[in-house]
Amino acid sequence: MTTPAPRPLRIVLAPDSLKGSLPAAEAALAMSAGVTAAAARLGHPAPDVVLAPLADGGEGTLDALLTAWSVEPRTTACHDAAGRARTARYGISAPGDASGLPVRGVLEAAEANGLPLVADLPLDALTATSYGVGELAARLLDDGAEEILLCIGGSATTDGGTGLLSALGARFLDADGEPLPPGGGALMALASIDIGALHPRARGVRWRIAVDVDNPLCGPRGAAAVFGPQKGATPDDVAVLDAGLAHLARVTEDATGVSMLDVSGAGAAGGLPAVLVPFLGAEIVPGSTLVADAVGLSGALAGADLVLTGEGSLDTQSLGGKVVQAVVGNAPEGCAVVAIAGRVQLTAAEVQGAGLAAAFSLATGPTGLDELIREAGPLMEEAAAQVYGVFSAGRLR
Ligand SMILES: Nc1ncnc2c1ncn2[C@@H]1O[C@H](COP(=O)(O)OP(=O)(O)OP(=O)(O)O)[C@@H](O)[C@H]1O
Ligand SMILES: O=C(O)[C@H](O)CO
Repeated sequence: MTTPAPRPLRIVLAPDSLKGSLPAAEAALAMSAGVTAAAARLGHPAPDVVLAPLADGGEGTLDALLTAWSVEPRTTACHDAAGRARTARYGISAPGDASGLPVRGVLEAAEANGLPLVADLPLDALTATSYGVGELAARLLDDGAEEILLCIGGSATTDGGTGLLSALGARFLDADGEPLPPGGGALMALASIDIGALHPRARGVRWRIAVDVDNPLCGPRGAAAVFGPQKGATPDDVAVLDAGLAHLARVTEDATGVSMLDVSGAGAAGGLPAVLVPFLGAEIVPGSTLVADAVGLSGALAGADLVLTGEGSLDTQSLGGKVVQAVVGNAPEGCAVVAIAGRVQLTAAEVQGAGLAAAFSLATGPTGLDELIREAGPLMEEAAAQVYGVFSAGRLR
């Protein structure tokens, strides 16, 4: 009597990007090659593979949404966090298209204030500005966007969004009525905010901010303390930036009645939401949830046996509103979710507590980050093949 051939497994590949080494779409393709080759080696039928590369509101989100929403990509001139001229991408839907939806504009803040864009310079966390993000937003308003989705994260700035709002016409003034210099380092001198010359359409459109983290604006989990150091902030700079953001929140609350101090996600991208919510009525949405909805993740996951997700660094930040969490949250009952990451900095207890069956890192032996980054594609393929082997043997169920 022959053993019946196993049925093909339905495997969904839903990674985030591995920052600096693999875009999400390439990570998903490498996973696909790995599980398909493993199934062939084991004599199993080819798995039913679904590619669902994701993003979390930070880098890569624009690409995910341009595809999911069929929005037209455009480019425009703006400035990076250090004030250097550059060309950035954004997306806008065609006015009056058949969908009947409002004209929808999408921009990824990191196209202007992104950390990788200033990697060639000594970082200055105190003066880095989000002005360029405001230039992109102004362009969307000029182009006729009626709804703007601002995807934020992966930034070099900690200015509480003051640069952004300045580019839309607001003036952040000191006690002598002089405009503050750019950057979060000057915020303690803020005395008043003049929005008299705000872009005429700025308050007439619907703003949503897709955030990549759920951190608050200030304090030990705030924008400066957690993300300042990766933007070049020394411990003294962190203290200055944290105090400046808290002061900005007080001045803003006095002007608008809206407090941003306890708002989840207000600490994303150096506190960009801190002025956008009170002055423009922007709504904060978790980026990973938004992208998961836009690409139809829950539909893709229906009937899945196994989901592979992953990112560059699986750590405690991954559990604060990131892709991995969105995947676990959308996985159907009985479907195992396994993460493959460049590095895994969670304990087994944390991995299981997060709803993952297991988490594996790409490294196959002692080696340097450079090599891991260079070899990320083949290593991802190999790791996915290993996961397929263990899963199909029934050991991960
Ligand atoms: N191929 C790789 N091998 C080992 N580590 C990697 C690899 N690729 C990226 N990393 C590590 O992961 C880090 C980036 O992590 P990740 O891609 O999770 O982004 P992040 O900055 O944590 O933000 P986000 O979660 O928003 O994407 C890099 O700084 C690097 O240290
Ligand atoms: O830009 C940043 O500060 C981080 O990605 C968190 O949003």
